[in-house]
Parts: sequence; structure tokens; C-alpha cells
Amino acid sequence: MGRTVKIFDTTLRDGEQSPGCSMNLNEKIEVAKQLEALKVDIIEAGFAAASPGDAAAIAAIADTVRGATICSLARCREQDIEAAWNSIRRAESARIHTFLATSPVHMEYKLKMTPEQVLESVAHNVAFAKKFCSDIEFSAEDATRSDLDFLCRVVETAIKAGATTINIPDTVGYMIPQEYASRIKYLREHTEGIENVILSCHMHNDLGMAVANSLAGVEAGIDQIECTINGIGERAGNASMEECVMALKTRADHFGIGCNIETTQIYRASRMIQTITGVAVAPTKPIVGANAFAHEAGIHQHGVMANKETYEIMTPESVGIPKNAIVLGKHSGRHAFEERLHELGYTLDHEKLEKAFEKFKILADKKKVIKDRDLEGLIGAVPVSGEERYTLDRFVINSGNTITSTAVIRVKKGDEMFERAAASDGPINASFHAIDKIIGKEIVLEDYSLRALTDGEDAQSEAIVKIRVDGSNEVVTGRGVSVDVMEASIKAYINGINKYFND
Ligand SMILES: CC(=O)SCCNC(=O)CCNC(=O)[C@H](O)C(C)(C)COP(=O)(O)OP(=O)(O)OC[C@H]1O[C@@H](n2cnc3c(N)ncnc32)[C@H](O)[C@@H]1OP(=O)(O)O
Ligand SMILES: CC(C)C(=O)C(=O)O
Ligand SMILES: [Mg+2]
Repeated sequence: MGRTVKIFDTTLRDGEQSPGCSMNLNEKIEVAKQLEALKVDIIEAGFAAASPGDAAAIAAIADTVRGATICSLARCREQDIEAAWNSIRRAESARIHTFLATSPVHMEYKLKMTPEQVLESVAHNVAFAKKFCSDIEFSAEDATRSDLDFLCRVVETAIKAGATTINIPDTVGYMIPQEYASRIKYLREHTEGIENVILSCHMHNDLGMAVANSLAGVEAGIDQIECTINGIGERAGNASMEECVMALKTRADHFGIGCNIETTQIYRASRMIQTITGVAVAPTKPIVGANAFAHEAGIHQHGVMANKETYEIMTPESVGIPKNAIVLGKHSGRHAFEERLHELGYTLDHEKLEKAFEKFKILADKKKVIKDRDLEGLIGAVPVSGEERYTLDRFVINSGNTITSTAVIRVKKGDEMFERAAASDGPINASFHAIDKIIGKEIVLEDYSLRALTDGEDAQSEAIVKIRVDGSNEVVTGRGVSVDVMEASIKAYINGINKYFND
């Protein structure tokens, strides 16, 4: 294979801009490590000027991750660029990514700048960033609704000022593949110096064409795809990494273009993002959805039994969905347990493995067969982030359709026990109110969901809560897993509270 494209992952920046997809420091580091395992070329770790928390997370990732370039976004403002540099400066390889909108509507109404002022700002700020860092990316925000000749001038200006990567984003997901390809062709033919830089695409999915547009861009000469795990991102999301990468791999006959991604890490990355954000992908989501490799119809099943290629264009193993060779249950030992975790992509240190094994045995007493989803639930998909300040000790709930629900909850904090009771119109509310009394803070429940992790009567439930503590701007995601729906819900609420205190 001749050409390769770089994969620029922006799960931690644009992905985190998805409503409800905020991540804390430990979670961002876990995601960054998984991106390292995926062998992405560039990790956009955040937007340093957005908040001290964002800047700290980028710096921690710059200190931790090796192999990938670590990048921070910055507006065309000196203070943003300085904040970006300060957060990435310790990375093995660092990039400042600065951007400015170039479409008439953005320039006039949002920036209140004339086209000439935009050109001046690009020249000034790219040159300013270049003083700190040799690797500079410039993005012309809303490039796809910008006047093409003006866009050529902007790109030329950025290149002259020192940009080494030029991104042509479809900020509002407006493009059609052929149209984007011809824009790229026009830019390549009418922009001085463009042959000396990396050309990048960054497509949004408002019309469901982010992946198709990225691939059309690559065919038209784009060298870098900006994308996110599970396609999370602003509004309808960004181009999904797993779809772009597997399209290039599966249709190598058509594209003849490779990338460095270790595709067997895709499934784990997808599960990790779902667990951390509490945002599940649709069962029909390509590559990573629960049905992506399931065959329901008789004719399909018959075909697959004869030869998988009748209905499978890629194998589940190629994206890291492991074959279920070992059945885990109450008679399984540490070796089989550890082996299965390995197959699922988890390597736990001795202490975490022992804790997980203990939990596994307790669960195996309640459930006949422990499935992969149960295991992921059990180890929390990512090793427990931060210290567990509060843990659930016990609960008693009284509920019915003709009575007010009451809950008595006992929570452990260090060596102390705290117990409170509360009444409400439902058992979940009553439990959460009892916990609020113990914590002594105002906690607003923004969202709550419950789903079965596996099928069958003894399935474990996974509860996800999104809470806001003490009027904080940050919504925290908590997660709890149990065969008992009430226990899962209470654990999720306590997990969210622990995360709030760990942030
Ligand atoms: C297409 C994208 O995804 S762009 C990235 C979007 N991501 C985010 O916005 C998340 C992080 N953002 C934030 O935390 C905040 O918006 C901050 C800290 C960056 C700025 O906050 P505030 O100072 O309160 O400004 P606010 O967000 O209300 O408005 C944006 C300001 O930046 C200006 N601006 C927007 N884009 C740019 C740019 N690329 N370069 C320079 N200025 C810009 C706007 O014109 C506006 O300026 P004004 O305050 O002088 O009117
Ligand atoms: C900052 C830029 C690259 C962006 O996210 C967009 O234009 O969508
Ligand atoms: Mg974007």
C-alpha cells in the first residue's frame, strides 16, 4: 500500500463538546492511553484556554502518552495560544491547533471582523504560535460555507505564517462528498504552498455524511482525518473513527490508502467511551453496535454457517470483538478470568485483578454464566478512577403503587457509617434523597437511565446518572452495575458523587 493517512483523534476535545460527554481528569487519561494503544497519530487532548481543568488534563496527557503527537486547540488569540503551549510543552511531540472562522456569516455576525481583519489575525496568530512550537495546525472554521477564493487566500496566509497542517472543516455538516472533493481539488490547484503542508478534513455529521465526506476528501488528496470514537461530538457528532478506519481497511481494493490504527483496539475504545460518558451507541451502529456482527434472519444464518463471507465483509476479531471460547461461571479460576480480561483488552495489576476476581465470584453466585458485558460492568470498563470516598453499605426500600416510597440508606465513609431515611413518590427518588441528606449537598439529577447489560432473567442492570452537585457547571456521570436495579441505581448515584469529589 502506497499512501497513508494520519488519524487525528478529537474525542477528548470535539467529542467532549457533546452534551453529556464531559470526562474527568482520570477518565481523560484512560481514554488517552487507549488512543495510544490504538496508535492514533495525533490526540487533540482539549482546549487549554477553556478551563484550568482542561489545561491540567492536556498537561497530564502530554506527560503520560508516548508515540502520539499531543495537541491543544486555541482561538486566534495570544492568551489561548500561550495556554495551549503551556499545556502541551512537555509532550514528546506537541502541536498547537489554532482556528478562525472564514465564512461570511461567521465573520460578520460572530466575529464581527472584516475579511481583511481575518487575514491579519491568521497571519499574526499563526506566526505567534510558531514562536513556541514547530508543528502548527490552522483550521478555517466553517470552511465549507466560505468563499472559495477567500479560503485560498486564508490558507496561503496561514502557510506563509508557518502552519504545517491546514484543516478544511465542515463545521456544520453541510457538505456532499463530491462537492467536498471538488473544493479540495480547487484549493490544491489555487493555493500557493499547499503542496508543502498536510491537508486535513474534520467533518460533522449533521446530514449523516461525515464519514462519506472524510473518505471523499482522502480520495481528493486529504492527508489527515479528524474523527472521534463512536462519532461523538458537537450536535450530530463528528466522523466516526472506527467507520473511517474500517472503510479504508475493508475497501483497501478501492482506496489503496492505509493508516496506522491498530484496529483490534477499536471495540475496547468504543466500550470505554460508552462507559465513561454513559452514552450508548445504537445497536445498529456500524462496526461497534451490538448488532454489527449479529445475524438474525434464517437465510443469513444459513449463509454464514456455510461461509462467513456470505454476509460478513470484515471479521469481529479484526475490530477486537473477542471470540467467546471460555465460558466463565462460579467454577472458573483466576487464570481463565484473567485470560478473558486479556482477550477483552484489559490488563489489570495484581491488586485490581484480585479485587475484580472477588467481585466476579460474588456475581457468579448470583448468575449462572458471566458474559463479556458482565465482566466489563464488573471492572467498570476502566479501572476505577480516583478514590471511592463513599461506598454503599446497605439499603432498605419500601415501595408500592398505593404507598409513599421510603428508603433507608447506609453509606460508609472511611471507618464511619452514615444512615438516613427519606420518602418520595418513587423508590429511586427516595433513595437519592436519603443519600443527599448524608452528603449534605444540593444534588440535581439531570438524567437517569437503566438498561440490562445482558439478556436473561439473571441479567445485570446498568444504571447511569448525570448529576450536578452544589450548582456546579459540570455535569458528572455516575455508573452502577448490579443484578438488583435499585442497587445499581444507588451505586450509580454514589459513584457520581465520588467522581465529583475526585475532580
Ligand atoms: C467549531 C468549534 O468546535 S470551536 C470550539 C468550540 N469549543 C468551545 O467553545 C468550548 C470551550 N469554550 C469555552 O470554554 C469558552 O467559549 C471560552 C473560554 C473559549 C471563551 O469564553 P468567553 O470569553 O466567555 O466567550 P464566549 O464563549 O461567550 O464567546 C466567544 C468569544 O470568542 C470569539 N471567538 C470565537 N472564535 C474565535 C476564534 N477562532 N479566534 C478568536 N476569537 C474567537 C467570539 O467572537 C467571542 O468574542 P467576544 O467575547 O469578544 O464577543
Ligand atoms: C475547531 C474546528 C476544527 C472545529 O471543531 C470545527 O470546525 O468543527
Ligand atoms: Mg468540530
